[in-house]
Order: sequence, then structure tokens, then C-alpha cells
Amino acid sequence: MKMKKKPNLYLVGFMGTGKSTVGRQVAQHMGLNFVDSDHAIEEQQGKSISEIFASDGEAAFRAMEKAFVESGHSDEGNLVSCGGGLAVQPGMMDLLKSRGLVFSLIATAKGIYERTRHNSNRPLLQVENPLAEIEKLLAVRDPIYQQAHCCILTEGRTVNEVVAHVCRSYRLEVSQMAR
Ligand SMILES: Nc1ncnc2c1ncn2[C@@H]1O[C@H](COP(=O)(O)OP(=O)(O)O)[C@@H](O)[C@H]1O
Ligand SMILES: O=C(O)C1=C[C@@H](OP(=O)(O)O)[C@@H](O)[C@H](O)C1
Ligand SMILES: [Mg+2]
Repeated sequence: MKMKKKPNLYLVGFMGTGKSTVGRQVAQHMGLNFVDSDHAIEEQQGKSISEIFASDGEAAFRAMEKAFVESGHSDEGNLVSCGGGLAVQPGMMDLLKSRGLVFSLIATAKGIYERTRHNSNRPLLQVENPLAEIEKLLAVRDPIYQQAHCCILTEGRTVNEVVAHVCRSYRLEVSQMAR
């Protein structure tokens, strides 16, 4: 990544770790433009994530995420809250890291289940046993999320605490890049 005053910050991590909620607030604090990959894709496609999964399928959605990363936003000044599966595609962590800083938000399967169980807008969790599905997906995805520049625990911490931690870590990473 080239040295930039306000490098892009990509928030990655599993569904329900708080990427969208935390990202919006961090963007406000840091003067970054807030982009949510799911919202950007919904707007571009004119339908919801659930409708995209139902009508086009998951593989098509992953191609839309890749196209978003490659050409859907400028290369500095953005905070991008990524959909949970975006960073998992082969080569994607390296691509994100070439475009900015990448931070992972981390939570346990149980915590994720509690945060997502009352929502029906995540098609991958609309199954008979969502907790088992979360555990299965986490086992595959965790090693990939851990390749981020920085991993931030969210369990047992308020949104405000996580926001403050992300802001501190972003400032620190930017100041170290300037040296
Ligand atoms: N640190 C936290 N503590 C408690 N609840 C949280 C925390 N972070 C996020 N949440 C809640 O979890 C749910 C999922 O958050 P969201 O930002 O949509 O996650 P993601 O974008 O990673 O899927 C929301 O209801 C949000 O308010
Ligand atoms: O983990 C995933 O594969 C997905 C995560 C979702 O975003 P959030 O992580 O913001 O819930 C959304 O992109 C889609 O339902 C698929
Ligand atoms: Mg989200």
C-alpha cells in the first residue's frame, strides 16, 4: 500500500461482529466516507441481499462483492464495512491490504448467534440450526480474518468501546506508516 494521509480502512469479520454499526461511527469520528459493501451492492442491483441470494445465488453475489472491491470506491478516505464473506474469497485479503488497512472484528459463535438471531436479513443463517452453521463457517473463516493488520475483540464490549479501539488502532497504524 502506498503512503496516504487517510488510507482506506476495511472492516472485515463474521456476520454480527458489528462491522456496519461500528464502521458508521468510526467513519464519523475519523472524517472518513462511510461505505457498506452490502448497501452499495443492494443499491447497484436494486434489490436486497436476500433477494440477490434467492434470485442470483451466492456465487453471483460473491462476484458482485469482488467487482465492488475492484471498482466500487476510491482508493483513499473511505471506511468500508465489508459483508462477512467478502474477505473470504481467494486472494481477497491481499487485495484489500493492497488498497488500505484491514481490521478484523472478532466475536465468539455464541455471541454472534445472540446478535443475529432476531434478524432474517442474513440468508446464510436462515437454517434450522443457525448456531451450528455459525460454528461451521467460523472454523473455515477465522484463519482468514486473522490475516488482518489488526484483530479487535468485540465480545463483552459496548459498541462505543469497540469504536474507540478501532479509532485508536487506525491512528496508530497511520502514524507508523508515516515513519
Ligand atoms: N459490541 C457490541 N455489543 C453488543 N451488540 C453489538 C455490538 N456490536 C454490534 N452489535 C449489534 O449486533 C447486531 C449486528 O451488528 P452489525 O453492525 O449489523 O454487524 P455486521 O455488519 O458485522 O453483520 C446489531 O444489532 C448491533 O447493534
Ligand atoms: O458472511 C456472509 O457470507 C454474509 C454476510 C452479510 O453481511 P454482514 O456480515 O454485514 O452481516 C451479507 O454480506 C450476506 O448476508 C453474506
Ligand atoms: Mg454489515
